[in-house]
Amino acid sequence: MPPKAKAGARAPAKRKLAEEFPPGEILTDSHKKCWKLGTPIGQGGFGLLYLANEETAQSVGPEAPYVIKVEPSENGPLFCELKFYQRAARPDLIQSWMKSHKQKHLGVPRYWGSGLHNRGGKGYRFMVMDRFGTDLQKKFEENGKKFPRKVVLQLGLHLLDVLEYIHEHEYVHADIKASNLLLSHTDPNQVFLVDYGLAYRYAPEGKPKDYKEDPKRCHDGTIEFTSIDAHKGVSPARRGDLEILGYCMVQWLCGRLPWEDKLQDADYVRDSKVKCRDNIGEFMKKCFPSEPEPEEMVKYMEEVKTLGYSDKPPYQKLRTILQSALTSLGASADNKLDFSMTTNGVSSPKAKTTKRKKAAASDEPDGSPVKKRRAPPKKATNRVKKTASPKKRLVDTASQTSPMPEVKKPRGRAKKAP
Ligand SMILES: Nc1ncnc2c1ncn2[C@@H]1O[C@H](COP(=O)(O)OP(=O)(O)OP(=O)(O)O)[C@@H](O)[C@H]1O
Repeated sequence: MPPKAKAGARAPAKRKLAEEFPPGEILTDSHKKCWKLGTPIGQGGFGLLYLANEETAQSVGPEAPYVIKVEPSENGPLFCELKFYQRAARPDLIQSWMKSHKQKHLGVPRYWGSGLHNRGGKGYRFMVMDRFGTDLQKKFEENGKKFPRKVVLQLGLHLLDVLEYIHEHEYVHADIKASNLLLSHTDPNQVFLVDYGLAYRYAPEGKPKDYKEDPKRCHDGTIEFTSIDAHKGVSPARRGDLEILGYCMVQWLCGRLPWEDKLQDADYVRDSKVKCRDNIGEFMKKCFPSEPEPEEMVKYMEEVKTLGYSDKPPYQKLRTILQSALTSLGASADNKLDFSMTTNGVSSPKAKTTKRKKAAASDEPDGSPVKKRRAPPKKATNRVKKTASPKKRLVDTASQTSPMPEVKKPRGRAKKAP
């Protein structure tokens, strides 16, 4: 079955882009708290992100601690994401989880409020969240498309914590990838998983959904990393998040997944993943042809392979696999995140920033992963439609040195409207 929206497909955006608000605009959230907008720092598929702060007489400066995402109220993606944040990302929930799990850091962005705003007779939905810095896709590319093994293991451990947290709060993320991992704005050793636009409530009221293939929903997510379940049109489940994390870790270690030569052919990507799952040894040989394959990746993938659709993943066992490898490198998850490839005695050339063949060349001018997005369920139904959603960044917020962020034009292609 061909994919519903091929990676290369272009379609006119039917949803509206948010109008840009001038700095100083005051937004009042549903709890009557007032927020002041600063300059825009990023653009998503249909929304703009602004620096923001609680309302004071002062203008919002470049060090603002919050970001507000604004979309025309009739658009769906922010609504879906907002639901996740309201249910699972309240600061008190995150805090009490960290306390009970004795965690110093948990990479789930905190939700600070939301509301509707009217300007010029038009309605907008907005959400206030923590402000972050640079994304790891940028670091990956700067690094010659590899991360040191130590960093991969550290990221894996941090992400297992994040995934356990969101899974225990009834959600799966379904789109884990370096471009959705942002460093803290203030602490370069903390990483956060963002973009819950594809997050799915797999277990409303704690009851996981049944396995059901739907050919109309095949290949949701970002093609190179998405799970075999998603390729088959099955609603995302916990095992899929762990599988996606596995592909990410392998790509960060070896630089390129075996199916990256043909990303525009979603069925080929699916079949390649199935073959690799059936023979993890072969998968590793393809990824690491001239170096010893990292044993922990084999163990991790073997463990994930045994998971049934509704199974609760053995987070601790998976942590132990990554942790032992990290210990053998003389490191721990809490060490600094040192992305330079010289740290493990391996040096790498500067990134060649080669554009991805075919799919990316025609489709993603910046070479960022190609994403198909699930639109919000329509009213009572749980239907999903997809739009391809490239990553668009106006400003790299972490590397800003100028007093105010410079606004870059959004990159990428139009999304396919639902
Ligand atoms: N809290 C944040 N702080 C700083 N930058 C952010 C924050 N959230 C997102 N960004 C950056 O802003 C840009 C747009 O983010 P958004 O999550 O809307 O992106 P997207 O995934 O490209 O879009 P969409 O989810 O609509 O498909 C991205 O470059 C992202 O890295």
